[in-house]
Amino acid sequence: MTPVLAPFPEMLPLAETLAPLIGADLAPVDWHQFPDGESLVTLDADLAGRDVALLCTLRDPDRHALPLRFAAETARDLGAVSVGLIAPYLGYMRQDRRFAPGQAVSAPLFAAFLQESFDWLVTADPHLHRIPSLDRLFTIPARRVVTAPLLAEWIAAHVDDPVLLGPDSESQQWVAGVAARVGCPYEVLRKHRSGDRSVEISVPDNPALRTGTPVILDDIASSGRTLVRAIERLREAGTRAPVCVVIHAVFAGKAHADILAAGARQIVTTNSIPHASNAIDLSPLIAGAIAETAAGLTFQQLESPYSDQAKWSKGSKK
Ligand SMILES: O=P(O)(O)OC[C@H]1O[C@@H](O)[C@H](O)[C@@H]1O
Repeated sequence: MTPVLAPFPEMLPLAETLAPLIGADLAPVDWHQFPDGESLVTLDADLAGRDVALLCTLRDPDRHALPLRFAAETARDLGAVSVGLIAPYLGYMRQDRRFAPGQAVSAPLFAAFLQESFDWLVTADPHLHRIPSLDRLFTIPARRVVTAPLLAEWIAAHVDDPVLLGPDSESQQWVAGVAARVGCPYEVLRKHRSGDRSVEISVPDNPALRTGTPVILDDIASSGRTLVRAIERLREAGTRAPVCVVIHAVFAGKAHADILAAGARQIVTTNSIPHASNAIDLSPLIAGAIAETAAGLTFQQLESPYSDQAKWSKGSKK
């Protein structure tokens, strides 16, 4: 039977590109929010005997998580034989340890919450800086889409004389990898965060920055403070206006406007979270990852366009 792709409302544009790539019928989730804050989700499609993938990006996870679980359990209740989750942005991954006494370690708690309702998961570059891979968090098959090849393609095609900049030491390996693909120099900035919106950045002296175009690469722009501070320091150092390439366009509050006001020449993001800055389409990579992660189900088997994707975990839910 034809599998079903069921996107939450804001993910409909990505779903329309993705559905033909994975050979699925589209069945959008209707999400009604009552005045008292409760949700009613509706899956008005024949799901009996079918493999179902829900598509929901998990920015603002507190708001999305419960309706998402309701939708997954409803799909099963309506006869779906399997229910997978495509969450191009997976929230809560940054709280992966107890940074102060008594804090919740939210990343494994959120993973445990999700996998109670899903048979497999596909996400894009989760913020796993201290947890080595998704299989430390999930026992269901869970695959990470690696966006680096697409970021490199975009930079090579759109930026003259790029010099890639990672915002902090944690980004070293990742930025080095993208720079190697582009064939350009890179540098890693020094960052100190003392609060949600308190970030200080310093820029090492690098001769390439005197002539090239700085391209700040970051996985997430949330408050935007990291990018704002980096841009301010670069402009003080007399560089060209920087380009910002970000995977996940979280952009809390007026973060996007703040980054532009600080002097960014351009901000581009992937479509893991819908935003006007989306310029890099992840659907071919997501399709390849679904075909591999949901192997054995009816999602069309596709060749992933990139063969160097990170290893993925296998497990069994049932
Ligand atoms: O500075 P904001 O935008 O709030 O947060 C995003 C930054 O915080 C880090 O965890 C991310 O990797 C990124 O560098």
